Amino acid sequence: MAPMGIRLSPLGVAVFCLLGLGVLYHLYSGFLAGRFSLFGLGGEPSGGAAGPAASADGGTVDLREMLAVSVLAAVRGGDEVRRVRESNVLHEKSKGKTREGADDKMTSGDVLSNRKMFYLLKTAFPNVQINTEEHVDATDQEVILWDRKIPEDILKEIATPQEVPAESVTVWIDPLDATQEYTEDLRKYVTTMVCVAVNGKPVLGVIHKPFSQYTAWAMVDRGSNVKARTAYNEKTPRIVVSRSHSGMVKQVALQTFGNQTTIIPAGGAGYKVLALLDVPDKSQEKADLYIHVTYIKKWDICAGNAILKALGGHMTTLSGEEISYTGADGVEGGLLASIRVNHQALVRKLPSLEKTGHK
Ligand SMILES: Nc1ncnc2c1ncn2[C@@H]1O[C@H](COP(=O)(O)O)[C@@H](OP(=O)(O)O)[C@H]1O
Ligand SMILES: [Mg+2]
Repeated sequence: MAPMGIRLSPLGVAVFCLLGLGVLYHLYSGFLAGRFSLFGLGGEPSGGAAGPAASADGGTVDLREMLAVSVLAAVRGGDEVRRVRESNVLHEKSKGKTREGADDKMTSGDVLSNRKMFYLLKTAFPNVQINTEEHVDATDQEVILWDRKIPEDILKEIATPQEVPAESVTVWIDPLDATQEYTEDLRKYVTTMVCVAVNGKPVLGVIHKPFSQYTAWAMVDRGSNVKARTAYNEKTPRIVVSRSHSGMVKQVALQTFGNQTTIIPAGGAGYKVLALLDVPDKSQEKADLYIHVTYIKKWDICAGNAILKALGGHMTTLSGEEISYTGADGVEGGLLASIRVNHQALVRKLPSLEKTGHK
C-alpha cells in the first residue's frame, strides 16, 4: 500500500516509465538533428571541419564567412599573379579587342589566379552564382578546401554572422586587374578582387595588391579594415583616370573642373578606388575623384563599389545611376567614384556621355 491510500499497479508503473523513455528519446534525437542541420548551414563555430559552408539545398550563406573566403581567395590568387610575374614567363595573349580597338590581354597570371580564386569560392559556396573575368576550365578543377577559420581582424570588426539566401548572391571575381600594366611590369597597379552582391547590391568587397601584400576589405553596414581620408578637394580635384582605356576622359575632366585640375593616369580599377582612400601602401598615389568614360565590366568595379559604399562613398554611372551587379557583365554609362564630397552635385556638373561621343 502506497502512502495516502493510493495503490500503484506494477503495470501502470512500467507503462509510465516507457512513456518517459519515449519522450526522452524524442527530445534527444531532435537535438542531434538540430546539431547536424546547424553544421550544414555553416553555423558551426570557426575552426570546425574543412569543407563547404553552404547547405546542399541552396539554403543560406553567411556573409561574414563569404568575406573570410573572399580575402583568402584574393591573397591566394595574388600569390599566383606574383609567381608568374617573377618567373618572367607570362604567355601573353589577346582575347580580342575592346570596343575602342585596344588588345584585351590575358596572361598565365590571369589564368592561374582565376583557377585558385574560383575554385576556393566555389568549393566553399557551391550554391552561389560566381561570375569571373576569365574562362573556368572544367577539366582542370581544383578542390581547395577552406579551413573555416575567420581571421581575427574580421572577427574584431564583425562580431556576428549574417545569413542571406544563397540564391540572392552574385560573386564577381577579377583574378588580375590591370593586365595591360602587368605585361609592362608596372606592378603597383595590379590587384586581385572579389565582390559579393546581394540582390544586385554590392555588399562586400576585397581589393588585394599582390606585390605589396596590402589587402583592403569592407562590408556595408558591418565594418572594414580601411577608411576614407580626412579631406578631399572638390573644387580643383586630383582626378585618377585610366592610362590604357582612357577615351575622352581627360577632356571631360578638364572641361568640367577647369585647367587647374590634376589628371593622374593610372592602371587598374582596383588601384584607382584605393587612390581615394587612406591606404598605407607607399606605392599608392592619392586622388580626390575617379572618372572613367569607356565601357567597363562589373568584375572590374564591383569590389571598389562595395568598399566605397561601406565607407559612405559612391560609385555610379556618370549620370548618377546606381549599378546593379546581376545580369549582364558590362556597364555602359561610364563611372564616377567619390567619397566625402557631394556626389550628386558632381553628377550635375559632368557632361552626359552622349555629348562626349561615347554613347
Ligand atoms: N573600354 C574598355 N573595354 C573593356 N575593358 C575595359 C575598358 N576600360 C577598362 N576596362 C577594364 O577595366 C580595368 C581597368 O581599366 P584601366 O586600367 O584602363 O582603368 C581593366 O581590367 P583588366 O585589367 O582586369 O582587364 C580593363 O581591361
Ligand atoms: Mg579588371
